[in-house]
Amino acid sequence: MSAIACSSYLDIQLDSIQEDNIYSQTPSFRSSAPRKGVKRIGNYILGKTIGSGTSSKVKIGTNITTGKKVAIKITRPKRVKERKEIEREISILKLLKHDNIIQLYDAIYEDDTGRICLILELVSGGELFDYIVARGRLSEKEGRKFFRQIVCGLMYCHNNMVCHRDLKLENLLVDDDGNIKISDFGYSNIVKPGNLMSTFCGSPVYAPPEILLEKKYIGTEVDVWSLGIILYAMVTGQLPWSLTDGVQVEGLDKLLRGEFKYPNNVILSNDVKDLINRMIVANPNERAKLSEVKSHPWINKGYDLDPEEEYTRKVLERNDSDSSISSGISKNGESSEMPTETSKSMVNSSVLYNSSPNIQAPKTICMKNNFSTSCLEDKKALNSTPTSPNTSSPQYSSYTPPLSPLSSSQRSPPTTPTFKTSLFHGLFKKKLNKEETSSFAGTSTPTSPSTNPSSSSGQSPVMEPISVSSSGTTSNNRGRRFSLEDIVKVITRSGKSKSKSDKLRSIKGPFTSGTTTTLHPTEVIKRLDGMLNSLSVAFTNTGYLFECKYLGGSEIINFEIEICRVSGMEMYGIKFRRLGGDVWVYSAICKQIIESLQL
Ligand SMILES: Nc1ncnc2c1ncn2[C@@H]1O[C@H](COP(=O)(O)OP(=O)(O)OP(=O)(O)O)[C@@H](O)[C@H]1O
Repeated sequence: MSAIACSSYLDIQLDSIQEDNIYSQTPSFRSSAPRKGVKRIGNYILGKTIGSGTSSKVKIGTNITTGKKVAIKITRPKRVKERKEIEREISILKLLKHDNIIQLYDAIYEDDTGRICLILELVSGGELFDYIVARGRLSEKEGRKFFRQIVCGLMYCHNNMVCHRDLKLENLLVDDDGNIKISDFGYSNIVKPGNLMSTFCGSPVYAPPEILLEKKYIGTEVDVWSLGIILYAMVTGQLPWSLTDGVQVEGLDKLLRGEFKYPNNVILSNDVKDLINRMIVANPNERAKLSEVKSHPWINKGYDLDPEEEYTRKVLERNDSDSSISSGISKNGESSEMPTETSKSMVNSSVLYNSSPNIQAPKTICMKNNFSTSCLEDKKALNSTPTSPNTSSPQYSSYTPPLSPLSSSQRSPPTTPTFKTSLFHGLFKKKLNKEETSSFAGTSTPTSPSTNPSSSSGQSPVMEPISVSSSGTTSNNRGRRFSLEDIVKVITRSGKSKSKSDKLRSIKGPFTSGTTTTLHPTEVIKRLDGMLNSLSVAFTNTGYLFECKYLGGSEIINFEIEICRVSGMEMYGIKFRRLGGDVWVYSAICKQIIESLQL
């Protein structure tokens, strides 16, 4: 593993944990006078709009110093839920470094406007959706090239316990070199061992039955279903199901049974149909895993290596030939706008989960509300044709062409409350509830990754467990002790901090979902109290402030934890501040505290 690559990864980890680094604030923007009429965000001049989603506008940005062009995704979250969504997107994107995943350079939070802006790698080739529409459909060869890249990016996410949950042609961007970039991680989430998700999200025509039926799911299997729809769309130029009035899936009963047909005016190989049939399977337990997909004969036809192996080789070759790879994000949170290289360990390992304390399973549902039906006008024109069950030996020959070709009007809308409501009006709900109760009994959970931060990368510090007795004597399991002097220093250290502790301060942040809570501060204090003891951190607590000292490493780490009110919101946050000591050790302690607090 390249040390440089690894350290850049750690920069990001550290960046996501240090108190003021989640967003770059915009003082430079406010202090330097922008030219009249020129709109700016941070160090970027805003250009034309290149895309928009339900909750965002994406514009071209030009760095005023370097002239480099970026994409700026601008959102103005009004509700806590929306804010958390965007925060989660930032947290997850910050940790992902892969050629087939959109690169986040920076995130800018504007206090005054409430805007949160993601500074992203600019992908100028547009959406895969438009690429296919322009060509009618893709040949299997071209489809394979794209599909391998999508699988490769997605495997990287899944290996790192991230599921996307909103994969669709509109969220797959094509760069100038014809490479895929998976984008829009607004619905993504961390797969936690033993934790099933129940969030209703994604777009109805790409969403599997378990989502539409509001069943519990692990996460990764949802992406595989969507992959099946994507592959189907690439090689047929159609979608297996469509929306009638913008919210109802036509032939919903068939979708829920995983029944679909292939257009008989498109000649497809048995291999591609076999692969699609393995992915679009109603029962998530029977659906192909991504490992099966990447090894399927169709995906590997004409290639020596499977997509993941090929990517690993590419990265290793690149690392070998370029020993001067620089970090993409500096320690102070400033972006160099250069995507960092993916190290070997990042290609296949599960490091992300182990070392991403700021990312937590959502406690709120993930659903976008500003649903626009404008893109769904001509759904009624779609044909309805007989279908055949998606069994292990499907009968394709009798199928009639199912749907009208993909057209710009068939962009998929996000899943919405309206859709959800209409979905369950009618007979389906009752009929399907019966199946619902039993089909998840055998759901398997992914192997638990180690939660020890030291295992997340070769450079994370090892925290030595120390115990603090109620009498004040402190020892680790190797007999190490805090001196009385250490304890006294902690207690008497900072007179100026005292004023902070007196009252619950209102702080604007930044916070992440892992450091905010609706729990009452007294409960948070109670939890911190127990936890710091168990993590062997010596501390003194006055009011809402904990002054802490950790002596587990080779040097002492002094830091503060303050419980505060999140400005403008009905919730509380915990704020960390490093006062002294090694930054990596400090980072590891904070990760462990956040993880154990389970806010
Ligand atoms: N990095 C980028 N480079 C170029 N275009 C982009 C980039 N990111 C987003 N876009 C364009 O902007 C559109 C909206 O972006 P995105 O999907 O991230 O927004 P959203 O609000 O999360 O959308 P959705 O309604 O799908 O949830 C994309 O479909 C794409 O066309």
